[in-house]
Amino acid sequence: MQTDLNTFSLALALVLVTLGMTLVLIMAAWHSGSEKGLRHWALGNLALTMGLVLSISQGLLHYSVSQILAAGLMVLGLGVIWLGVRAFKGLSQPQAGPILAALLVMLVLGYFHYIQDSAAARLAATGICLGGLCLMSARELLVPAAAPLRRAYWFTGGIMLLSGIGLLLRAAAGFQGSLQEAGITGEVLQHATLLGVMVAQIGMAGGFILMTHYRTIMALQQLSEHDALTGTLNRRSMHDKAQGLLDATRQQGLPAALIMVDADHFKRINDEFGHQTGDAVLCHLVTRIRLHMRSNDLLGRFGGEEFVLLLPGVDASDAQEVAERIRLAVNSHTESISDQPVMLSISLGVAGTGLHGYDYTALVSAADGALYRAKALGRNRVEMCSAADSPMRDKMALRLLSQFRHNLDV
Ligand SMILES: Nc1nc2c(ncn2[C@@H]2O[C@H](COP(=O)(O)OP(=O)(O)OP(=O)(O)O)[C@@H](O)[C@H]2O)c(=O)[nH]1
Repeated sequence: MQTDLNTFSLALALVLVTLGMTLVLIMAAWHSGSEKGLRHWALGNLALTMGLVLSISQGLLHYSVSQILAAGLMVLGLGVIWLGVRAFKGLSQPQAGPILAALLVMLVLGYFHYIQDSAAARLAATGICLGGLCLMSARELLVPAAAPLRRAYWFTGGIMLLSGIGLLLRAAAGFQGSLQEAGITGEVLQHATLLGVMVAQIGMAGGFILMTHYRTIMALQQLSEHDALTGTLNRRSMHDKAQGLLDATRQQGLPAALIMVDADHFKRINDEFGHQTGDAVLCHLVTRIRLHMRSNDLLGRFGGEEFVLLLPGVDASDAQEVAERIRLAVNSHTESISDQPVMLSISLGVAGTGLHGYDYTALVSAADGALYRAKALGRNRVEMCSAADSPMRDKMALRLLSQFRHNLDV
């Protein structure tokens, strides 16, 4: 089998592609901040590039440099890339692993060149080491992960898997001499390897950048949708997600209920124990609420110490029971929060779609009215919004009554 391709041109193209990808990874790593992995990938690719440069200088440099050191550098590069994948996933990184693998492959190549000359054994040793490292990275990436990161994981993992299989097949075929039997010359094999590695190099570097990109998007999304202190949905994203969930619930012909939760006398907690303890109390409150939530319920922070909980598929009277359980869970005893003995109680207002429809704003308004009533009637209680309750109508009067009682308390 003959090809019109020129080995040196292909090798040069591969070196340039690898160098280009390395520069892209270095630039990406430059501003990666706390993002783990990119630096390893840039460094690993740099070692790969150096190894490739040495290996295409065969004939110009001594064998020990153009073949043995080159293979060592390539193994080191793929090893560091594997470390990068583990760093990206937050796993431990056995730093010595790639160095030991590189030393091992150099020793084996030296043995099969200087002591027992076998080209097939050298090909097999390099292929097994490089292919094995590709498969190790693939193993870390071809795992379940949150979307959209999963797509980038599987893309990069797929490239690594194919590269690993290709390198191992190359090693095995060379070792058994089956390439010659199939009429595949060393030159054709080299061309195929160079082209394959070029495609793999572009895919691998692109995949790593895609992984970082998707993770950044996910982090930004998390920041824009969630309250930084408590991790609950922020007011805007709660509105959007809750309305979507309410629409879906209506289409399924199911009821839904909404609970407004407000910490009692929270200002006093802040005043008595300090703002930091106040923050810890809010996180504690959210943890308690979450214990009574199902996976498809939504929890959002409505304001300072006010939270909103949406329960799809639950009617108002069942939601009242849930609210009561949450109240008791919070109010059961004095908690040691940030080493401070804090006595916390909450007031809750409940509204259901049965009376107030599937509009999120209307439900919030109704539950808020019930919550105001709970505050006005002495706090630490659950109030239901009934049909007779026009939540907003009496709000001012309730606010005044609440303020009056509040003033009497202090
Ligand atoms: N620590 C802390 N305090 C907050 C935060 N957001 C709001 N607050 C405080 O929460 C307090 C709310 O006070 P009020 O609205 O008077 O409510 P309250 O003292 O709980 O009284 P009632 O609701 O009537 O029982 C204010 O002092 C705010 O400064 C926060 O993120 N962290």
